Parts: sequence; C-alpha cells; structure tokens
Amino acid sequence: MSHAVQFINGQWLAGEGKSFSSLDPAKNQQVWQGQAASAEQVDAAINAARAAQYSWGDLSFEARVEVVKRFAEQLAENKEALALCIARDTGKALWESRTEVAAMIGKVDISVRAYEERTGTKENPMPQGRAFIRHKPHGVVAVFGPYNFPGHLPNGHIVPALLAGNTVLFKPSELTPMVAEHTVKLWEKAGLPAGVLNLLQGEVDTGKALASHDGIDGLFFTGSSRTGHYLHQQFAGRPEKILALEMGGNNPLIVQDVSNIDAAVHDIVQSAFISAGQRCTCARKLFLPANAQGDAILARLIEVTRNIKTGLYDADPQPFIGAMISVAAAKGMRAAQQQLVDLGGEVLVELQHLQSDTALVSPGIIECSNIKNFPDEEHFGPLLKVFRFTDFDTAIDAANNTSFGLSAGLLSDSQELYQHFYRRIRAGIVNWNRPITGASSAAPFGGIGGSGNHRASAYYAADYCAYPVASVELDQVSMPEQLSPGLTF
Ligand SMILES: NC(=O)c1ccc[n+]([C@@H]2O[C@H](COP(=O)([O-])OP(=O)(O)OC[C@H]3O[C@@H](n4cnc5c(N)ncnc54)[C@H](O)[C@@H]3O)[C@@H](O)[C@H]2O)c1
Ligand SMILES: O=CCC[C@H](NC(=O)CCC(=O)O)C(=O)O
Repeated sequence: MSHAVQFINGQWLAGEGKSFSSLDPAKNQQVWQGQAASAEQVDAAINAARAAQYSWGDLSFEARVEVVKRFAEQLAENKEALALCIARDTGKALWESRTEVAAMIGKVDISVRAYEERTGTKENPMPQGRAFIRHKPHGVVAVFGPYNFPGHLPNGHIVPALLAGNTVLFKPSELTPMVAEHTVKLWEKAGLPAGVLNLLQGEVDTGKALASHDGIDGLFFTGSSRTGHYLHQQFAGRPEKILALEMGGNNPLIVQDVSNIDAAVHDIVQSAFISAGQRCTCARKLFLPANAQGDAILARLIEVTRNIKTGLYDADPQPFIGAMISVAAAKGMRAAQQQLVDLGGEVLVELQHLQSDTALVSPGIIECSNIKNFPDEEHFGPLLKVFRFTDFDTAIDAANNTSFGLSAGLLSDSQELYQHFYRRIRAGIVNWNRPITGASSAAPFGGIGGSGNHRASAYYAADYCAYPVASVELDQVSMPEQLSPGLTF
C-alpha cells in the first residue's frame, strides 16, 4: 500500500501521481518514498483550504497565535528528531540541522511581533468618528519551499501566512519530502483545524498544477531565480494574485585593509563554504587586493580551506560541511569548476567529489581574474571564485556587475571604506566585518535584481501575508456639523 504522504483537509492520503523518493545524499540510502499529488488532489486541497479560510481568518489573532505557539512547542519537544530528519534528507551536518530547527522555533515569536508591528491595527483620531488601519488575509495561498533549508525557509512563509489568517497549500521541494512530512505532522499535533494547512508532495508537475490553479490568491516562493522568473511570467497579467519571490544570488565579498588575517579568513570561509555552499547568501566571488596583504590572505585561506572537514552528518567529531543535496549537484559543481578552468580560471584548491555514489564534496577555490566576460551564474555549492583588484571602486563595480543583488560584504578595518562601500553596493543584505551568511529572522530578508521581486521575507514577510484596509467609522449615521455648499436638507 502507498505511503500516505499528502495531507489534505486534515487527512493523510496516498498520492495519486507518479512515485518519487528521497535519498540520504551522504549515505546513498533511500529515506522516503511516496506518490506525488495529482492535479485532482491539488484541486481538492485548494477547495479544502478555501472552505477553512473564513473560520480560520475569523478567529482572533490571539487564537491563531495560540495554535502557532503550540507548533513551536511541538518543534521544541521534537527538535532532535527533526534535526536528524533534516540531516538525512539534505546531508547537512547535524550541528547545522540543529541550528535550522532553532531558527524554526524562533520564527514564531518573531513573526508574532512582526505581524503586530507591520500589519496590526492602528486607530487615528478624526473630527467625526474614528479612523482605523487594519489588515486582512489574502485568503488561500501557496507556499513553495527550497531544498537547502527545508524546514526553516518554508516555515518563514507558513507561520506569517497562518498568523495573518490565510490558509496554506504547502509544496515542498521534491528533494526533501521527509522534512515536509515531519513538519506538517507537528502542525497537526498543534491542533490546526482541517484544511488550514495542506501538504502537496510532488515534483514539478505538482508544482505547476498548484501554481497555475486559479483558486489560489497568492504564491510565496523560495527557490532558484530560474523557477522564480518562470512563476513571475506565469503570474503576469494576474495582478490580483500576490506573488512573493525569494530567489538566488551571486554574492560578492570584498577584502581591503584588514589587520587580523585569520579573522578575515574565518569570515570568508563561513561566508563561502557553510552548508557546503548551499545557501542563497553564500559568498561566490571574493575580491582581494593585488598586494602583499591580499597574497597573505589568499595563502592563509588556501591553507584553512584544505583543512576543512567534510563528512557524514552524524560523524563524531562533526564535520564543518556535510554532503550536498545530491550526486547530481556534486557533479554540477565539478562541471562548473571545469567550465571556469576552460574559460581561463586557475584552480587554487580543487573542489573534489569525494565519493562518486554520495554527494560528499570538498570545497574549492579558483582564481578567475583573467576570465573575460565572467558568467553571471549562481554556482550553488562550495566553489569560491577569487578576483584580484588594484582599485577599490573597480572592485565595487565588478561586485555590482550581476543581475542578482542578495548579499554582499566588506572585510576592512576602515569605517570610511565601509561607508563608501555601503553607499555604492547593490544588495538587500550588506554586512561589514561579519559573514554574509546567517541573516537574522528579525530583519527583512530579500534581494534586488534577479534575487527577488521587492517583497522581502523574514521580518517583512508579514507585509505580503495581508493587505491593508483603511476605515472611517461612526456608531450611527449622522448629519455633518456643516453641509457642503449647494446641499439643502
Ligand atoms: N532568497 C532566498 O531566501 C533563498 C533561500 C534559499 C534558497 N534560495 C535559492 O533556491 C535555490 C535552491 O533551491 P531549489 O533548487 O530547491 O529551487 P527550485 O527553484 O529548484 O525549487 C523550489 C521549489 O519550486 C518548485 N518548482 C521547481 N520548478 C517549478 C516549476 N516549473 N513550476 C512550479 N514549481 C516548481 C520545486 O518543486 C520546489 O518546491 C538556489 O538558487 C538558492 O539561491 C533562495
Ligand atoms: O539559503 C538561504 C539563506 C539562509 C539564511 N537566511 C535566513 O535564514 C534569513 C532569515 C529568515 O528567513 O528567517 C542565511 O542567511 O544563511
């Protein structure tokens, strides 16, 4: 009998579509198998969400907060099991999976604060009556999640959407279905009413059936710029449906005038190689001065990078990075490295595919200063490209020479240099002497250019989960103190 992996209208059901599975990319073992949701099941889930929306949205905000806080309690009670689930579905080291679960728990209180601050109710005095600004939910929204933070990032849409009174159709990445199932079971234990959150597991066909369905009022997406642009085109001509796109990056990190070389190298490594380079905010391009200090930083970076431990998510001691999401992703990084060599890049540390039947790779560094027309592509893995510069503004111009604009950073002892960098750099996250990964949930999280559509997530997710309603109200209809000219009563 097929595994009941779809959660529709409060019931766990087997999918009616194609069978698919998830492999533990570190151990090359199947950890999950199920059938995708069919178009008919997508339709049924949307109908269930629509049927549940009025009663969910009619609850007081406080009542919705109670349910969401019970979910946070479930996360806390099950944090180790969920962390192991994330590690097995993604390959990421357990120490890091635990931080992802912690981010999921922290998301709840932050989202409650954000809702109240960004979309709460405000009353303003007026001569006759009362003026209010309130917010209302869009209705039925679809949430699409990526594979790299399969718990935390869909959670960053689902929690604010539910708090605002929306009902949700959740379409997780087909690469991490086990995490999605585990998370939705915790929502079920938290007592969400039937139909409020529906899980639609499947591959692209399921995603297309959901995204193209006229029964959704909006779609909140985290994933690649390729898919995001596809969805943006699909929603063209449908301004009545809200679309929030959180997409990729091709992020620069510039270093100039640092006195602590080890600290600079630490922040470069933390920016480029954490999560095996599978974070949207990872540093992809490192700009180093073409001088003795730049040489010293590069030499130390090469030495530290060669000693980075890659390993199984449950190894003891823990590795810095675990496996990438799939063998295909690992091969893709090798191909990207070769493409850059063919364009004139020089391998300083070779990105190696450590075990051909797993996704374990070691991080790589490639000197790309001599590559003309450097490809503006996101290589979503642990491959750092190095560029040497002699003029700081030229480095900033090169850093801005991208269609993306998610994260950027400067490592420098000079505040003046940072103020100049801050004024010139184009990105939604701009850091100084801190890694450019690890953004706070208590701040807006979004990029410009091909990294987003001006709907920042995290603390600003509340903004796209509800629409404003301005009202002027009087307890009884009554005549104004003074009639307008030309009126006779
Ligand atoms: N900006 C951010 O907040 C952020 C965060 C994490 C990851 N990302 C980006 O996400 C990417 C990695 O995630 P991914 O590979 O899972 O992204 P992806 O675009 O391949 O998939 C994301 C989701 O979209 C679905 N999907 C894919 N193609 C679709 C289609 N044609 N129609 C409908 N649905 C479709 C997938 O099933 C999945 O649920 C990287 O580019 C990374 O930079 C961005
Ligand atoms: O992979 C993409 C970025 C992951 C992470 N960013 C966040 O967690 C943003 C905060 C939030 O969405 O709550 C990072 O910056 O490393």
